[in-house]
Amino acid sequence: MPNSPNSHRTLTASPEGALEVPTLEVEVTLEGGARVAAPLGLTPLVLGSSPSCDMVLSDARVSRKHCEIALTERGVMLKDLGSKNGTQIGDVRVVEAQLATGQVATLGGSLLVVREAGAPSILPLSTSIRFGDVVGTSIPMRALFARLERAAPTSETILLLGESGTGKELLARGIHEASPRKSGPFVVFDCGALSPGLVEAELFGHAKGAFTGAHATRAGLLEQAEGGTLLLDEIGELPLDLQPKLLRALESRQFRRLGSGGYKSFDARVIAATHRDLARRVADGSFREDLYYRLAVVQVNVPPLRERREDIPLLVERFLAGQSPRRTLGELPPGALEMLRSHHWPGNVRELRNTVARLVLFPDLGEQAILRAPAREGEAPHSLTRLPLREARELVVEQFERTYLTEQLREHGGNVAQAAETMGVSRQLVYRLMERFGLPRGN
Ligand SMILES: Nc1ncnc2c1ncn2[C@@H]1O[C@H](COP(=O)(O)OP(=O)(O)OP(=O)(O)O)[C@@H](O)[C@H]1O
Repeated sequence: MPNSPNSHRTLTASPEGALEVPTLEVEVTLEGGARVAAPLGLTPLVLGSSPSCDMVLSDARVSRKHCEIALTERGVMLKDLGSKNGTQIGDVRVVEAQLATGQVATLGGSLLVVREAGAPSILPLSTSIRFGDVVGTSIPMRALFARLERAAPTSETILLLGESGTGKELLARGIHEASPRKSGPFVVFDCGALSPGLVEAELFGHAKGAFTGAHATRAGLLEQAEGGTLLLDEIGELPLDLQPKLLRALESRQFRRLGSGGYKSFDARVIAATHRDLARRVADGSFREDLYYRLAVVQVNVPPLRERREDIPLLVERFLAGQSPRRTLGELPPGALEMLRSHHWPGNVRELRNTVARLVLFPDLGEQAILRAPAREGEAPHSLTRLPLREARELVVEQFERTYLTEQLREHGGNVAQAAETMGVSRQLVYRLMERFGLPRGN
């Protein structure tokens, strides 16, 4: 497609609920003449000199996280991320500005341009802003809902990928509820929560005497999910030696209890979820490629909350409405919504939900609520009765887990393997909890 210079390319939704997405490419010419290019889709790209950026620019005058470029309903938006030397369009230093295709922006000594790289594609969008209990108004979430609306009623395996707290488990529940299996059980298995030796028996069950302590025959979770849905959460943690067994079970719809001779049929739909980059695990040999392709018949990427800030007001409204008594956006302390909108949300929607609960309990905490300040002593148990049970329970559990984990790690001098052993859980779970509570690794 010819490049019409300086034209604005936007995301445009048709009344029928489809979105026309232009095919764009970001090209950066570095000072020495070398070029770096990347496609610009619905996910914003962060550019900078840090290896964690989506486009890594080796330019001494480019900051570690220099700027972000995003395709939006307003056009292609270029946003400076507080860089030292600034982002310019022409001679103007910009904080956030629209960038037309063909227009040149300067970052340090590098020149950035967005070009059209092909014909636009059509992306179906859901006309609904919810799927099960998951809500979202943003384009990526409505595109995700549209895909799940089509996939849910089938028996296909679905792979949900996304950071912790993005709503994968809630989506899996929504898929189950929107399927013909909704009257059957919905069973969740966290593949990373048990030590590797116990996973097989938990998943496939065991015969009497299969191992020391197996006093009776026991059905595994695959059987318990009969007629319903089994969510294999944190599938990236499934021990390598079990992966062929799961693959065989999924392909033949049969499995064998540990220590038993015969195969049994099962009828459960399997959904898998992980916060890991599973393709990278395949590449480094820690996840089997054949199992990956078997699970990823339908693969859905759940975007992190910071990439869909448009969802924040609706989510906050929903979490406030769930309080007792019911609250509304207008009751938040002044400036709170803006503060919530601009936070980075490493813990995603889970963190937002807990923050809203803290803001309601302790309105004077302000920014402290976002900084995950633990509730002040003596105040919590009494005030918690103002929250719905589920949220009150999660806040208490979170506080307990954080204290418990900190104490265990302290007792074992920061040795994760030893702490995990005493806690009776896998090392991966300890690492995940450390990540969730912002506890630094290696101390
Ligand atoms: N889009 C959403 N709408 C409403 N609530 C949400 C949404 N996404 C997440 N939540 C809330 O956040 C909580 C955490 O979500 P969930 O457990 O589904 O995340 P997850 O991606 O499975 O996390 P993990 O990988 O840590 O298991 C949910 O219990 C729910 O309260």
